[in-house]
Amino acid sequence: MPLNDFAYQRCLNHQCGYTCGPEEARTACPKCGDLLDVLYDWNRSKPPSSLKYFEEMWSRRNEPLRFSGIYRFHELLPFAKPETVVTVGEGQTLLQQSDFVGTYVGMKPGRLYLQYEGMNPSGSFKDNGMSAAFTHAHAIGAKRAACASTGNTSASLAMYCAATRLMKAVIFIGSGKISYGKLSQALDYGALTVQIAGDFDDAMARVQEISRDLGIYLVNSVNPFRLEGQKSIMFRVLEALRWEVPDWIVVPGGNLGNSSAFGKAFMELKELGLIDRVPRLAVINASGADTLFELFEHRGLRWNGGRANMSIVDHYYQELDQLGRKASTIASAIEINRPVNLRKCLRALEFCDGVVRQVTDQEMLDAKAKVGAGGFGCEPASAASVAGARLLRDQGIIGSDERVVCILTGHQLKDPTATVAYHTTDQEQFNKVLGSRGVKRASFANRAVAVPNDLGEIIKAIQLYS
Ligand SMILES: Cc1ncc(COP(=O)(O)O)c(C=O)c1O
Repeated sequence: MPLNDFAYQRCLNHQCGYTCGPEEARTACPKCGDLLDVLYDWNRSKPPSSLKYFEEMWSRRNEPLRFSGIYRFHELLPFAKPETVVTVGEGQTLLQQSDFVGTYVGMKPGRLYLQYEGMNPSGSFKDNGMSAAFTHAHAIGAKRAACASTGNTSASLAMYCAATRLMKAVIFIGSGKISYGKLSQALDYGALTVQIAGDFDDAMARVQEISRDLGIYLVNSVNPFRLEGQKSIMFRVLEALRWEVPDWIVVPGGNLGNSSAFGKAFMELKELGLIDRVPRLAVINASGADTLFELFEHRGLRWNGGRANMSIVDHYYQELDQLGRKASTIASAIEINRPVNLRKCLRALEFCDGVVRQVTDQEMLDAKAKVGAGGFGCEPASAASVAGARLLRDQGIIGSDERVVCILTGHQLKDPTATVAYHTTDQEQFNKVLGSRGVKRASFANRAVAVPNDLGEIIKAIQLYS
């Protein structure tokens, strides 16, 4: 059996109490419909007694298991036997200090860090979770895997299928809702791409039905194994900070897989006595897709030790339907109104004394331009973390000398249309791509200089502008 029998799955709703073995492929509890968690009998799995143990694993990264930035921390997500994990070398990402971006956010020097997940093989943080879900899918003999996607999940799934030849990818996307960078990846990697006349929420609903009916393995983040891989983002942050816990983790919120995984990582590290305090968590929505913000900050929805009042959520979704309000933001990766991991995220917010904020497309694009000018580069959704940190700084919630980690979830080249429209001199192009989203100006645009094909004129322009 490729899976460890000290791993098991349990319903998030403790009153339900459903548990099953690691070999089950379920995206919801069959008894009550809640989400499932992957848990471990830590007494049997024997995790290390100090995080310093992982320093040796870094030095052994030429070995097949430790060559992955996820399985380097295998002991903290030990659902599969080491020799069975599927890896393409994902998770070799770095935490980097940026005083340039820190100044924009309002931090003192040395206090702002960017966790640059765009450096994953498919260009986004998704590879962390995909490697884990893929390992699980392969362990239980799946031959086809599916997802609904705003682009990055599909790019990641398609890449694992193409690189390993272990499964075929079937991906569902909403029409006109995916950036070219991401769509081009899925097509190039050879995934069967199904474009649905609808948005991400529609595609998500359909892919769940289809996976059930056709017995296809579902890799969206309702799959609890995905979140096991995504915990490793926090392990790498801690590793880079020499195992010191930062004050804040700031992360964009879409389907809320990352925030949920981060909370679970810290819950487990605390339970194992590997850390003695936890960071605060800030989840940042786009203002055009702000379900979590609305529910948490305005309507008082809380995890409340597992007794969250979900009728608040049902009521809110009914309102959205009545108003015909669809998610709408330039940050297509987080253009989601019905986040599937909502309950797990509430748990994370409670454990990490979290806050939720929303930022406009204008704020995201300006923050994105600063991230780019600082030498990193990210897609619009990722910049929500930097824009959100800035807002929390302005509100005095983040202190200027606290240590803040913003997660850059996806690479700059994922959405060149938004970037070029921001920096363009062509007003028509700006209006078409960004003006229609309520973006009024490109505060930090770096405009190309148009010159005649004449040596003297070119030299004049360089002297004028440089
Ligand atoms: C670049 C990027 N940022 C953020 C998110 C949102 O992450 P989550 O669904 O974990 O909240 C996504 C999800 O697709 C993404 O692709």
